[in-house]
Amino acid sequence: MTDLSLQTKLVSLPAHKDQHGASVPPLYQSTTFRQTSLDEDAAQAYDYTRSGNPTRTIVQQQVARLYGVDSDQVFAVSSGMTALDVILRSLVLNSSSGGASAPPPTVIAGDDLYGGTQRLLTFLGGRAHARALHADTSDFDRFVAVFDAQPRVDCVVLESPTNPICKVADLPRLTAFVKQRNKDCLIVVDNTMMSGLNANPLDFQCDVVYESATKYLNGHHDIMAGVIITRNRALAQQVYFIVNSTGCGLSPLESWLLVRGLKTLGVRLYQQQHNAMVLAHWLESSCGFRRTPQNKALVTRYVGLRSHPQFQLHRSFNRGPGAVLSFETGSFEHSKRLVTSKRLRIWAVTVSFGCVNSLISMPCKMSHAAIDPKLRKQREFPEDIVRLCCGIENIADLQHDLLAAMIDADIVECQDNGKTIFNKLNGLRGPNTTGKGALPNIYDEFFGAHLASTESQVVRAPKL
Ligand SMILES: Cc1ncc(COP(=O)(O)O)c(C=O)c1O
Ligand SMILES: N[C@@H](CCSC[C@H](N)C(=O)O)C(=O)O
Repeated sequence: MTDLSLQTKLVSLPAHKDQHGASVPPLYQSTTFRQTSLDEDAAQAYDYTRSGNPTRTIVQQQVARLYGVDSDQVFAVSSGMTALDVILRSLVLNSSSGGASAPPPTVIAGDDLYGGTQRLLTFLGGRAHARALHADTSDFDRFVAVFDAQPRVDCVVLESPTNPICKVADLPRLTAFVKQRNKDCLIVVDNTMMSGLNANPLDFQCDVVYESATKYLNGHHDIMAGVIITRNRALAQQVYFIVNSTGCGLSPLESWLLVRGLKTLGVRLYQQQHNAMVLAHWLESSCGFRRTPQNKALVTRYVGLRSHPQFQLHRSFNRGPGAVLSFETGSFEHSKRLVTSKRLRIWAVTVSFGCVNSLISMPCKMSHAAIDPKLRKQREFPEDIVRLCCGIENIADLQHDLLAAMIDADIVECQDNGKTIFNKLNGLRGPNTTGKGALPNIYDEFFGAHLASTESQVVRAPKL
């Protein structure tokens, strides 16, 4: 029998022991577990929730199924940043085992990272716990140049696509290069923007993946959580040691909610990506945020768009584009007026992404404010960039809401009795295709491809 699909595995939990046969595994909201023997050979699975808890075990089992590893290779922790902190602590632990005089480990990370990741790496660098360098990971040759200029690289932290610029790092090629240069270099991938449903970096030579489960995995913005997944058994033991020693394991209630969130990951992500595809095409073709010889800057950035310079590369190792997109207005003031417009009824001005609700933000003032403005400028991070994180609402409602706010912010106007949308900032126009009329092309492209891949998996019913 063929293996079950990921979506099915996430909905149907493995059998669990419960005296009443509860369909949903119970929440073990207990710190301690009674011990029936003091004999070491009869050690029980649980004694104290910092060390382990049955509800946390269930969520770890589910994430293990998502990534195709054993459940003792997965750790659920209190946030995405905690996940990275634990991984980096293991690196620092290993390097200090070389003695007090051992140099701090050298880490190469992207130069377009989530603001909190940048902050943590800068913090470690400032205390000489690690030497963090940055490279444009979407440019293979530049990355190689930075890597080869170091006497030794101990760790590489990768993220693709980046949040919110949507730059793609060629993860299979980069990981193969790094391992060929130094098989002991720890390769870490932040898979938050994709989730395990869209990409599994463990399939190429990455050592450890983490996700902010606060985002897609949970999907409802009611918990903070992180997950760490590795195939490397020695690293798994170290991670367990750090989680148990520091007490950063995910709490029982959060674990229980994450198990529930994971059940609907498949349908949520599907609808969120559908909305993002429609919206990105609409912003590009109808609202004038598209590349032309005259307009190279005010474009829609989304890895699901054919016009994205790395569209094919992204598709080559991911199963979907995710639901985060961005665009620039060319003016900080216009972007601010859009994001703060009173006409927004559905799009909430909120950080984070991966939630069932649609969110709009200005990263330079919100999620990426932790990056020094001088560094943002040096890295050409646009101050006027607007990020859209699509939820599961009706797509026509989302378009109408955004259009009303864009008109209110003086970015676009409707012309020809509403038939055309004119972009006042770059002079481009397109047909007003909000509502049902906007959908056919996208449906062909998106669902066409999806159905084709589903059909290729269809097998004959077994003879009973
Ligand atoms: C790409 C990415 N990685 C990691 C994190 C950190 O996750 P958390 O907020 O759960 O600590 C975030 C957002 O916060 C993020 O956007
Ligand atoms: N004030 C927070 C900002 C969190 S940003 C959350 C998320 N990663 C996003 O991209 O929106 C902080 O200082 O970390």
